[in-house]
Amino acid sequence: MPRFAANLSLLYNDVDFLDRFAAAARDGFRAVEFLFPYAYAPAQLAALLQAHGLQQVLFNAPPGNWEAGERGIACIPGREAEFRNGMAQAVKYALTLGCPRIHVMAGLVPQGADASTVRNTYIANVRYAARLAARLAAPHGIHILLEPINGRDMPGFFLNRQDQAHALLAEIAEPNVKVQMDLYHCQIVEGDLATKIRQYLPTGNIAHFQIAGVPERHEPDVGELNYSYLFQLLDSLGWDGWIGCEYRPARGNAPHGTSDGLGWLKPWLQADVN
Ligand SMILES: O=C(O)C(=O)[C@@H](O)CO
Ligand SMILES: [Mg+2]
Repeated sequence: MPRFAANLSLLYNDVDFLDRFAAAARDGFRAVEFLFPYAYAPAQLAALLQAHGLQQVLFNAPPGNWEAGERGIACIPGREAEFRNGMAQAVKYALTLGCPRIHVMAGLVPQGADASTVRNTYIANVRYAARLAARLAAPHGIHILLEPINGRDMPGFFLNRQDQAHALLAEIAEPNVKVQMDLYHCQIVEGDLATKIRQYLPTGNIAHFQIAGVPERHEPDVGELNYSYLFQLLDSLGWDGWIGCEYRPARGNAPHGTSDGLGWLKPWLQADVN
């Protein structure tokens, strides 16, 4: 049975970040994810999770200078020391938050960079991250996730396609590196979602899904995709992991805009309880 996590970076933007934990729990979520925790002390976030009975299921490693437009640094030659420091910080947060997954954003390919140098840099950095996470988080470990992202939202992003992610994963060859399959990005880049889920889920190399309506990135029941069909497919394939609700509510930041748009989730929360 798919289980749904609220993405607190995109949902509940009508309230301050620290108040979004309570809002998500009130709406029936039992898990949350968000992009970056680094503006807050890990213990403060851990206390909020505990107070509201929530699990942290995913967050991102430091992405470089986000405000300046950077979207990860894993593929950028010459930034290895910064990448390693960022990973040490991310693993520390993951341990305090009890979070079993860290998404390592690939980054934008630097203009004029040699393609094989960029690819090799990415592979070496992800391998480093995987080994660090395995060592510091033993015995349970932490999964390092790779997410293909569409080039319309992030022009120049290194990792766009599912087949590219799975080929890189095979080459990185670390057991705790997995794919984060965001169905919103996948639909925009390549489509044929059900076939791709059937192809990749049985490999055991997907450790997290994310969803949003396409093309507006609103609620999953807004747009061209039939998510009921896809959730039933995931269920029939035995997926009992998390699905991150990573969308921008159609009502924007209007008061209760996120909660009012959760009609699509009700049957699944109900099923989760039964
Ligand atoms: O954009 C997405 O999709 C994500 O999952 C983020 O982690 C990166 O912005
Ligand atoms: Mg995503």
